[in-house]
Amino acid sequence: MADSVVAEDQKFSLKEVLDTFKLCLTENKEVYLEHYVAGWRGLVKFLNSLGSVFGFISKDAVNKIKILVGYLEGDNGSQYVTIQSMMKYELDSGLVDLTKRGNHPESGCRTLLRLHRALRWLELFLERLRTSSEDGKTSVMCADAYNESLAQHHPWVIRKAAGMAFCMLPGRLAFLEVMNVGTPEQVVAMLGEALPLISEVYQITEELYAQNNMLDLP
Ligand SMILES: CCCCCCCC/C=C\CCCCCCCC(=O)N[C@@H](COP(=O)(O)O)[C@H](O)/C=C/CCCCCCCCCCCCC
Repeated sequence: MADSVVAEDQKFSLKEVLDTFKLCLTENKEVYLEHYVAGWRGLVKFLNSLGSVFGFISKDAVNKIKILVGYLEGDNGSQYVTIQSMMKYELDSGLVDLTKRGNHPESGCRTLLRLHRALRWLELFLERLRTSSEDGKTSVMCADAYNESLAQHHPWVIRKAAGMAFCMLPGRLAFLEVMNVGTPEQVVAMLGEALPLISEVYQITEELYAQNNMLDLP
């Protein structure tokens, strides 16, 4: 995928993603949009290294990253420093379609909500990967995590396509190798470090959307 948002020749590094999620939270537990988006960029690098069968997923994630980067770098970028400030700004300015799609089909809030839901999938998947046995199947872990999270927000055709793509995932050992950390034991240890961070960012964001009745933005 040739795209400036996620350069193809860059190698995925789990450490890099971990570092990015470490930077996500402010002292007051607000979530920096810049680092949140950077975390997704890193993850998309990983997805791209798995081959073109995942292209439709990567493309959707990149589109959403681009929308958010557009806001961050736009005239009102200062309103988009944290997810909290973005929500306040967009809600106060009437920039969010709350019940049906209308004038703001690409608001920051609805775009980020899609990535936020995917972050729950990631958390569930990585926890399965971390605790799996040597012969655990990544395709099953991925499908189970998907069915428990994102699938409920996707129509049949997307669920079907995603299910087919999951079958093409490499085995557990090859999968752990692509993370560029070291031995499987080292990867597992790093996942143990990354998961609480991902989980905290997810929980804070989930509460924000819930408080603002925005968990079902169209
Ligand atoms: C720590 C490293 C190991 C794991 C690395 C995982 C890398 C994953 C990278 C990216 C994940 C992609 C995130 C996809 C976001 C999907 C957002 C979404 O739900 N979009 C749908 C709704 O959008 P709107 O139409 O409302 O704008 C859209 O319809 C979706 C289209 C594409 C299909 C999405 C399927 C998602 C499957 C979950 C990811 C599987 C990745 C497997 C690789 C291990």
